Amino acid sequence: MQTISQLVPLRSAVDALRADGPLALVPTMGALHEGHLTLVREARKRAAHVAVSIFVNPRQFGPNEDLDAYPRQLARDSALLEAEGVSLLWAPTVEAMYPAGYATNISVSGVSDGLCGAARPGHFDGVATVVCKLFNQVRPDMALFGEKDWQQLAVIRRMARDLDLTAPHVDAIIGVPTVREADGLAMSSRNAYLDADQRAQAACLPRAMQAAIAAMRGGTAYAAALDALRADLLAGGFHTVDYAEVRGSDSIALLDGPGSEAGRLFVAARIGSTRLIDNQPV
Ligand SMILES: Nc1ncnc2c1ncn2[C@@H]1O[C@H](COP(=O)(O)OP(=O)(O)OP(=O)(O)O)[C@@H](O)[C@H]1O
Ligand SMILES: CC(C)(CO)[C@@H](O)C(=O)[O-]
Ligand code: BAL
Repeated sequence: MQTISQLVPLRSAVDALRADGPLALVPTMGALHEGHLTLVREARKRAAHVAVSIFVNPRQFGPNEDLDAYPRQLARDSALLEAEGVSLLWAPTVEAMYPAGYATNISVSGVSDGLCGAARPGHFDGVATVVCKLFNQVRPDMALFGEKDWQQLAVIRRMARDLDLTAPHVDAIIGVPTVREADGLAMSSRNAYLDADQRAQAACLPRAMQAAIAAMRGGTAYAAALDALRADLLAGGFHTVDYAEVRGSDSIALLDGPGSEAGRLFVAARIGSTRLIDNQPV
C-alpha cells in the first residue's frame, strides 16, 4: 500500500493503478471501524484496486463542532487498510486540499436542506466540496459510502449526476448498509466519545426507532409515533433530539404518513456532548 499526502505523487500513483483495472474510492475521515472496513471489502469485490482517503475536512465542521477533538489515528488506520489489501492511502494535508486563496464552494440544493443540513448549517456544502475534489484527484470508477449517512449519500448522488462526475447511466456511487454493534447501535467514529454509561444508554436509539417503526407499520399516526420516540430517547439518556422525521428515501422530502414513496425514519440525538445519527426504513 502506498501512502501519499501531496497531489503531484498522487497523480502518477493513480495513473498506474487505473492502467491496471477499475479503481474504487472509499472516502473517510479516519478513526476506522468495522463500518469503514466493510466499505473497503465491498470495494475490493468490485474493483481491481481500492484507494481510501483519510481527511478530517475542516469545511464540513461548524464553528462550535468537534474538528479539534475528532480522533486522528493515522498509523493505526494505515495498518488496518494494509491488512485489507488497499492499494493506495490518500491522506492529504489541509494545505494540499485547500491551498492559500482557495475560494470555491459546491452547494447541492434540495437534498441538503432539512435533517443534518438544518442542524449543521453549511455541513453538506463542505461535504460536497471535498468529495468533488476527491473525485477529481483520484478519478475513481466508483466510490462507496455508508447508508448510516443516508442524506450525505443522497447529496453525493445528486452532485455526481449534476456535475457529470461519473459515467452516465452507471451507478458508480454505491451505498453500503449500516454496520451495527451487537446491541444495534450504528458504528461511528464518534461512538469513541461516549463513556461506559453513555455507551450503554446509546443503544436506546436504534431500539426506540424500531419501536416507532413497528407502531407506524401497525397504523399509528406518524406524528404520534414520533412523539413517543422523542419521549423514549429523552427517558433513555439523550438530552436533545435534533430531529426525528420520516422522509422519502430518495427525495428526502418530509412525509407525514404512508404514501407512494418509500419512507425512512431519520433521527439525530445528543447524549452528553456526542451527537449520534441513525436511519431505518419505515
Ligand atoms: N456503521 C457504518 N456502516 C456503514 N458505513 C459507515 C458506518 N459508519 C460510517 N460509515 C461510512 O464510512 C464513510 C466514512 O465515514 P466517517 O469517516 O465520517 O465515519 P463515521 O463513523 O461516520 O464518523 P462520524 O462519527 O464522524 O460520523 C462514510 O461513507 C460513512 O457513511
Ligand atoms: C464523505 C466524507 C469523507 C467527506 O469528508 C465524510 O463526510 C465522511 O467521512 O462521511
Ligand atoms: N460521517 C459524516 C461526517 C460528519 O459527520 O462530519
